[in-house]
Amino acid sequence: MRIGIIGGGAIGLLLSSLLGKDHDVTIYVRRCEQLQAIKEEGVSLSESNRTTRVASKMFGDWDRHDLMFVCVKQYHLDELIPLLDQLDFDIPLVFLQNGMGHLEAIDRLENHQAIVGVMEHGAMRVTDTIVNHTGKGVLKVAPYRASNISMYKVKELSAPDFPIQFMEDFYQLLAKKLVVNTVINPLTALFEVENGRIAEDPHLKKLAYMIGEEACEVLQLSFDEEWDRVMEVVRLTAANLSSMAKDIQEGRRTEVDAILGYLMERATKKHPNIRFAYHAIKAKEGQRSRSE
Ligand SMILES: NC(=O)C1=CN([C@@H]2O[C@H](COP(=O)(O)OP(=O)(O)OC[C@H]3O[C@@H](n4cnc5c(N)ncnc54)[C@H](OP(=O)(O)O)[C@@H]3O)[C@@H](O)[C@H]2O)C=CC1
Ligand SMILES: CC(C)(CO)C(=O)C(=O)O
Repeated sequence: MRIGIIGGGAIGLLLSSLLGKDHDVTIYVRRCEQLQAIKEEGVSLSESNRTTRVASKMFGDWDRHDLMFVCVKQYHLDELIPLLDQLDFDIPLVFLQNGMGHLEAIDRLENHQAIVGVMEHGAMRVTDTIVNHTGKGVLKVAPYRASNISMYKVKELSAPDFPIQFMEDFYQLLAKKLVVNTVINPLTALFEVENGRIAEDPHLKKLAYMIGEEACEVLQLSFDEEWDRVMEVVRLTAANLSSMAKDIQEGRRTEVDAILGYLMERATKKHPNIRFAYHAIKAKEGQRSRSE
């Protein structure tokens, strides 16, 4: 299959490496150095010696593909949407952003086939061509505005080293992941701890409970069910530093707007814990940029 991957970050490189073995993959990047590096070196996983040859092009210099994955952060989408709008409407676009802030951006592509996905893999970019596959998992996808033909194209990509699970309801898929990120990401970023501390420290666990309760109220999910899921993810990823904790540690912008910001916009009540966590993360982002 001819696959386009937009974004040469951790997830874009990981997908290129996993799918490039069996498919005709083109990765779209925004920097000439990365374009050149991928042309010369291909892409590879840091834990294996295998290099995968893929084509690379600049953002917007689109070829015709059967399917495209959008692997940029939610806050890059504003710039990308006008370029995506140039693509043929029948090319399915699979959006892999955390949170739910990207739905508003997808709505602006009203004629395109749109699928949303949750990557339950962990990935960290090591160089412009090498990625560390820190956690193996599944890709869960659901149609946002997509035909059976589009979903069928995604189904064809499922493979033993890249399993794909299909869900009917995009809202349930994204909302459940949003609760996990709302509870784990800000607390681990603020207290600079690995995910597992949330289960070990009774005070952090209490804070997690309070934020989780509010998130479920906003998203209209059953708190009892979601709390068990959150604690399961905490246990399964105990040794991980969450993506928000990593972003803060490395002085990068976080995805707090797509996660807590999204909930604040939808909250009908005050939900003080969500608001507190949102502003605390914003302050932490600012603190870092001021000290540079
Ligand atoms: N990493 C992970 O383990 C997981 C990530 N996700 C989600 O996947 C999405 C992508 O994450 P990830 O790959 O980790 O992110 P990265 O930060 O590693 O990569 C983002 C990519 O977007 C590019 N980009 C595009 N437009 C812009 C712009 N306007 N400004 C700056 N950069 C731009 C960056 O280019 P450049 O290289 O030039 O900076 C980079 O290649 C996120 O929404 C994340 O939440 C979900 C699950 C797991
Ligand atoms: C599941 C979790 C919390 C794993 O660290 C994650 O998605 C993230 O860090 O963004």
